[in-house]
Amino acid sequence: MEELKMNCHSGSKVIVSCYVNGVTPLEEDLNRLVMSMQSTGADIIKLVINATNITEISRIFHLLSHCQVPLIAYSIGERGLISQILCPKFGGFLVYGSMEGNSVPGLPTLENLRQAYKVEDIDEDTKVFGLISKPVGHSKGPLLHNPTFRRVKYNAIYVPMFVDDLKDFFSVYSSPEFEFAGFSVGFPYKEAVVEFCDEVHPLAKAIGAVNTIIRRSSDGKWVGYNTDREASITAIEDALKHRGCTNGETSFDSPLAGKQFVLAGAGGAGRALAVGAKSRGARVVIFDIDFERAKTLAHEVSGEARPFEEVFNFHPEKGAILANATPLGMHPNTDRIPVAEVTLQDYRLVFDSVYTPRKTRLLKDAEAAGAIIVSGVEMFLRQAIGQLNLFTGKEAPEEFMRDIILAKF
Ligand SMILES: O=C1C[C@@](O)(C(=O)O)C[C@@H](O)[C@@H]1O
Repeated sequence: MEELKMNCHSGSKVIVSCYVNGVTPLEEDLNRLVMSMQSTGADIIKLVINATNITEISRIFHLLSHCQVPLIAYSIGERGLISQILCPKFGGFLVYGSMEGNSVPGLPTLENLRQAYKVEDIDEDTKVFGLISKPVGHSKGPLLHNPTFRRVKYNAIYVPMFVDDLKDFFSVYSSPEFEFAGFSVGFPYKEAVVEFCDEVHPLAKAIGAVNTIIRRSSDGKWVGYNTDREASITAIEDALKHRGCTNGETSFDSPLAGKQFVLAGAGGAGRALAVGAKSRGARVVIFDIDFERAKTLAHEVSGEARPFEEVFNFHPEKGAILANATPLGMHPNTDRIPVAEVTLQDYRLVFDSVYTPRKTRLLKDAEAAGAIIVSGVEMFLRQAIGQLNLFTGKEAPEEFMRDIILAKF
């Protein structure tokens, strides 16, 4: 850092700039650093860090909202993205965006900041929602939730949050100082996050997984919900009904009733599918690389657990349903499938909870084998509709959201 003498007669402003490479200083040290930068007499302070944990960004938010001098402060990198997007909420002086096609490593493009996040519209009243996940960059949530907030005239923003440790995250960001209003919860945290909720809706409790959290405005408590169960099961049911697969005359019966439902993956998404399938009267068979985990879930849904090695030559009953709830096949490892290709011809319908790409290799192979296929995009859309209702308390514009999905995915 250099001492700067300002020329009071020139119109030029002076910025003092500091890049902290390595561990982000603790709050007091960071304050001291900013004070020493301030003492240079520069007009504007620019501080850049390289956060190794999203919790370090709380110090940037704190500085932005308390600094008396115009301050530019952000972190580069995936864990730092929220500092760049949310800077206007906390009073930052400038938002940086890099040039499309010539981007600066660790900085979002200006186009992305404007198109997906409309940073120019963010103000101190903007409510902040985020997706807690690891990885998080693949999510299409921001492309869907942000335009929908604008559509229903709700002053809110939805940002990707790359979280390494849930306990650290909640211990820092539960503070009312940051005013976070709620979260989506993605892989691999849907089960673990339950213990960080102050209350859990009975449906989510029965599933043992939460994918939506709201801060209740009356008392500031975190309340957990699950919108995955109905999203995935209704997507499968609707596809079956659409192809004329009903269960006799009774329209109340789910087309899943009595069917064998083969599930790969007993994590958070798998739990929603297993509990949902069971609620519709299906008989659930579960595979997971962690056999104990498969057994626990099978026990809860009165189903059957099988060792993962068997999945590759497991032949289901005729007309069975296959659901993939593992991340296998997700971008960038798109060539992977969770079962043996030759067994796909036995399934009536194959569902994949992976939604990037829209048509995974599993779905392509299943379609070629003659099965009805249901993309994870359908589940993604439906769970997001449920979330939007909870986030805003308004009715989600379903057609509008579906159009975005059709246009952008
Ligand atoms: O499974 C998913 C997908 C998701 O994690 C995402 O990638 O945006 C968001 C979650 O709410 C949802 O349950």
